[in-house]
Amino acid sequence: MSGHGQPVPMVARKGAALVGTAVVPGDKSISHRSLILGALSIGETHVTGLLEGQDVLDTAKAMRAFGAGVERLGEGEWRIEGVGVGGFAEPEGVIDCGNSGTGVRLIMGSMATSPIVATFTGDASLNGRPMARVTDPLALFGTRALGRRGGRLPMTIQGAEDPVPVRYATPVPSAQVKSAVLLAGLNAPGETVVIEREATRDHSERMLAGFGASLTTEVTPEGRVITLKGQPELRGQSVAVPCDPSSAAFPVCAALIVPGSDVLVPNIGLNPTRAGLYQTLRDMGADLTYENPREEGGEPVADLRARYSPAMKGIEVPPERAASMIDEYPVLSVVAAFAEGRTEMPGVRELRVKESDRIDAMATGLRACGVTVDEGEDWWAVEGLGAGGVPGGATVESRLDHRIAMSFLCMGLGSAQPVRVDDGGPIATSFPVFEGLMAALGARIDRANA
Ligand SMILES: O=C(O)C1=C[C@@H](OP(=O)(O)O)[C@@H](O)[C@H](O)C1
Ligand SMILES: C=C(OP(=O)(O)O)C(=O)O
Repeated sequence: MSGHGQPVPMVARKGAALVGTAVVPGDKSISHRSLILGALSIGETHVTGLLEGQDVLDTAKAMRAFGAGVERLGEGEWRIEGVGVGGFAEPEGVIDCGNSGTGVRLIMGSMATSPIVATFTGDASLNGRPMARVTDPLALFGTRALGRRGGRLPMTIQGAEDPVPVRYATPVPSAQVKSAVLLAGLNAPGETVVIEREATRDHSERMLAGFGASLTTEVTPEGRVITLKGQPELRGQSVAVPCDPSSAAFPVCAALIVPGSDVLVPNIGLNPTRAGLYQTLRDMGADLTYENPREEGGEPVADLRARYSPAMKGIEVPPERAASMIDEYPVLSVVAAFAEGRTEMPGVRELRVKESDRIDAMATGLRACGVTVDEGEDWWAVEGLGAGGVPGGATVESRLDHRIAMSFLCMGLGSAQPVRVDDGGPIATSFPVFEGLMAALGARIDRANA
C-alpha cells in the first residue's frame, strides 16, 4: 500500500448550525487534465486554482517522470513546460498513481501511442480496480499491457511503435475510458473516434479543443460521437481551474441536514455533465439556490446557497442522470436518510468499481447508523427517516475511499449520536482542506484520538 500511512480516526457530532462561506478547492478532473495536456503541449502552461490533493500531486510527479517540467509557483499556481504530442520520455522508475483512477487511466492513455514502456502501480484500493476497460481499447492502437490477473495493477504498458487510429464505442459510461482513448489518439495518425451512449463529463473534449486539437462532438442516435484529428500540435495555455462541484457537495449536503444552517459555496461549475446532484437535491425539495449565475470560460457557474431543509422528500433519481453525479451518490444517500420516504437510485453499477464498492460501503455504514438500505447489483434505495430522525452512533469503515469518509462525517453532523470513521486519511486525496473548511462553518469534526 502506498501513500496513506497510519489511519486517522475521526468523529463528527451534532452541534450548532453551519453558517458562512466555504470556498472549496479546484476541480479534480480539470486539475489532472491541466497537468497532462500541459505536458503534451509545446511551450508553457500556467495553471491557477489547481487542486493540491494527493491524486493530482501524483499526476504532477508522473508528468515529471515522462519528461515534462512541472513546477509549483505558489498556492494552486503551477507551471508546466510541455514536451509536445509524442514527446514523452520513458520513465526510469515505477509510476505510482496512489489512489487515483483518473490519474492512472488518463496517463496510460497519454503514453500508449509512444514507443516507450511504463509500469504503473497504486495503493491497495487502486490496485484492486479494473484496468481492462482502458487497456482493451488501447490494444486497438497496438498498445500492449501486462498486469495482474483480472487486469489489475501493477501493470506494464508497452506503447505502440506504429499506432493506428481507432474507432471505439465505450461499453461503460466512463469519462476516464473516453479520455484515455482520446489521449492515445493524439499520437496516432488519422481520426480517432469515441462513441458514448450516455454523456459523461466532457472536460477532456473542451480542454483538448482549448489546447488546439481539432475535435468535434456530434449527437446521433448511436450516442455522442467524438472525432479527434491525430497528431496535432498542442500549445501551452493558461488554465483557471473552477471550484469542484464534487467537493462542494459536502458542505452543501451538510447544511441541508443540520438545523439552522445557511452556507454559501461560491464559484461552482454547473456544467450539465457534472451538476446532477444539485438538480436531484432541488427535486427532493432542498432549499438550494443558484446565486449570481454566470458564464466563466464558456462554462455555467454559480454560487450555491444551501439552507437547512427539514421537508425534503425521497425521489427516484432518473438513471440517465447517473453519470452527471456519479461521485455524489454516497453523500446523496446521507441526505436521503434525512428525507421523508424512499430514495431509489437505479442504474449505478459503476459505483461498485470506484475507490471502494460504494454501494456496499455506504449501505453497511448506513445500516450501522440505523438506516434501512436495499440494494441490487446496479441499484440501491434508502428509507428516509425524516429530519432529525437518523440515530447514528456507529463507527464506519472508509475503505480507502475519501468520499465514503466525508459522507459519513457529514452524516454525524446531523444524526442524534456521533458518527465515527475509522480512517479519514483518504480525504486528502481530493479535499485536503476539508477539516478546516468544515470547522470554519461551525462543524464539530475532530480527530478521534486527538
Ligand atoms: O474523468 C474523470 O475525471 C472522472 C471520471 C469519473 O470516473 P469514471 O470515468 O470511471 O466514471 C469519476 O468517478 C472520477 O472521479 C473522475
Ligand atoms: C471515483 C473517484 O476518483 P478516481 O476514479 O479518480 O479515483 C472520485 O473522486 O470519487
